[in-house]
Amino acid sequence: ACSSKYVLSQVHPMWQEPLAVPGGDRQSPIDIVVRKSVFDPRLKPLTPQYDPRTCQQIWNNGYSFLVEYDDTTDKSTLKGGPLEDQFRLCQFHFHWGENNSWGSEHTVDRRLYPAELHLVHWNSDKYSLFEEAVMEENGLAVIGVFLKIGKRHEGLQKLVDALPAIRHKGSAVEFTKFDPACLLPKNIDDYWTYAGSLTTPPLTEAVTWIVMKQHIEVSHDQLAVFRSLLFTSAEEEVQKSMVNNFRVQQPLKGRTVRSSFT
Ligand SMILES: COc1ccc(CNS(=O)(=O)c2ccc(S(N)(=O)=O)s2)cc1
Ligand SMILES: [Zn+2]
Repeated sequence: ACSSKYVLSQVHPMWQEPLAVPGGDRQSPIDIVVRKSVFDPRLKPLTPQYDPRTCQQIWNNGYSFLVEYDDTTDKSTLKGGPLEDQFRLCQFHFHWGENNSWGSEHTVDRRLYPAELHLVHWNSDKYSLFEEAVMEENGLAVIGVFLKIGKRHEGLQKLVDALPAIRHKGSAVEFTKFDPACLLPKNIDDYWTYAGSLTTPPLTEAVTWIVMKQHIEVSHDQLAVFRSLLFTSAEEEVQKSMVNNFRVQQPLKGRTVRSSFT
């Protein structure tokens, strides 16, 4: 899978913002200014095709919790939208706040959401491993979906029920037959897309971001379980709640955000 090898141990705690990334002119996240986004009629509908049988495990990497997929074959893929190539799903994870007032990484006209889902894919037409793709400018495609507090999300509950088993950094449990498509909004044809980066170290400028216009709803209690996770491993004396695991917004530096809708 894509991220287990990407141990972030060599980096300092993510939230002490690293100094500007050398030559960083396409960093993420950003504020999406709707009236400055440019409609691009050439943008096609996104065609995610996920096979729940490729779901393998859920684990706490000390920054978020990740649901990892077997990305050794083209069984769970993403094509279309702004993408020229075929991308393989390797994992999804979330970012959230300590309360429901903030937590998302991207914002829309400065509007913050309580959480944001990221589905991470890598370009399997051009590269043979995630670790290669993560260093290339067309290497990754991440779908961002905003979460809002509202009715309970039935599909999310299986994931919420697994969280107590991975409270500490480094813990993992088997997690199978989960279809990530259930976490996508009804309408996936309306999105913004721009050239950006990973929002955590190594912050590489390898990501085509695809941010959904339509959010999904989760219940207050479901999101509260996210906050019961810990940044710290079982051995550490001081336990720290896993909250506010989002990066601060980055300068647009002249980039254009395109929209698939008018
Ligand atoms: C939330 O903290 C995380 C989440 C996931 C990882 C796994 N490593 S990774 O290389 O797949 C990614 C790093 C950052 C990514 S983002 N937020 O731009 O989609 S994906 C590490 C830290
Ligand atoms: Zn993320």
